[in-house]
Amino acid sequence: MASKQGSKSKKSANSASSSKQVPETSVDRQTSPASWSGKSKSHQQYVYSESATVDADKLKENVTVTVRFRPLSPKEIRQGEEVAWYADGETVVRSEHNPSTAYAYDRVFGPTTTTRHVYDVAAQHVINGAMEGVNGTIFAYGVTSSGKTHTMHGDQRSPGIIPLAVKDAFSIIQETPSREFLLRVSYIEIYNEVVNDLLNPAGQNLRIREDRQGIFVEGVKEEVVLSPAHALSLIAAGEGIVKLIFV
Ligand SMILES: Nc1ncnc2c1ncn2[C@@H]1O[C@H](COP(=O)(O)OP(=O)(O)OP(=O)(O)O)[C@@H](O)[C@H]1O
Repeated sequence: MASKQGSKSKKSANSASSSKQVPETSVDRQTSPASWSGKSKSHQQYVYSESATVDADKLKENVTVTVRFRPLSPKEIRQGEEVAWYADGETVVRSEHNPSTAYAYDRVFGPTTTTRHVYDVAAQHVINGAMEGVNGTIFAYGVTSSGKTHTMHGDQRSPGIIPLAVKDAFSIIQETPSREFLLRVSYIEIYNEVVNDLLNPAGQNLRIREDRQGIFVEGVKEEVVLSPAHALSLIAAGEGIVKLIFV
């Protein structure tokens, strides 16, 4: 989900911080999760957040990269799959095959972490910033089945980052009666480098343009939203269009 408000400019996605390989000696071994080990393919996905906020105490960087591991599914366990990388403490991902190979990120979450916790640590500050007029972006990436949808959308039992963010945005509006807010939602997909509008079935193959105010998708539908339920119903409607596109 991307939020874009205010006048400060957004940093380019190309400036995303990448992982740093950490020498063996730099890792505090006492923080290693004892119960998580194994070998196999990737069950990790990355939550990338970007905010133009400069809050040195809270965020050392405007762009942060967070890794979230999901647990092995029952099917994977039945098939004898094992985990190849694990969360070693709060910032390091380490290879099970070769323990001297490790990478450091801004934050690493193991498979028992809740989405709520991921949101609180890795995303909430971007929402707070956006409501103060600072541009911000949160997105998840990872291989298929790594847990992007689970993290961003979630379900009734465990809401994802999108519903948590929408709820927080409206809470902030309610708590700030002295200011007037206008919230607009648009929902697009980029598939094979083609931009489609998920709130408007006719909005296919849209162009991305740039002017002095920033980058925008030409002709994209933007809906003014008045409540969390309204915003989430638009997202749900957009999901229906995704299914139509792929059927
Ligand atoms: N943290 C988690 N805890 C428990 N189950 C999870 C977690 N993350 C993902 N899953 C489960 O793993 C499966 C794959 O996750 P999900 O569909 O979110 O992956 P994805 O990255 O969106 O995949 P795709 O790119 O193919 O759409 C789902 O059944 C989901 O419920």
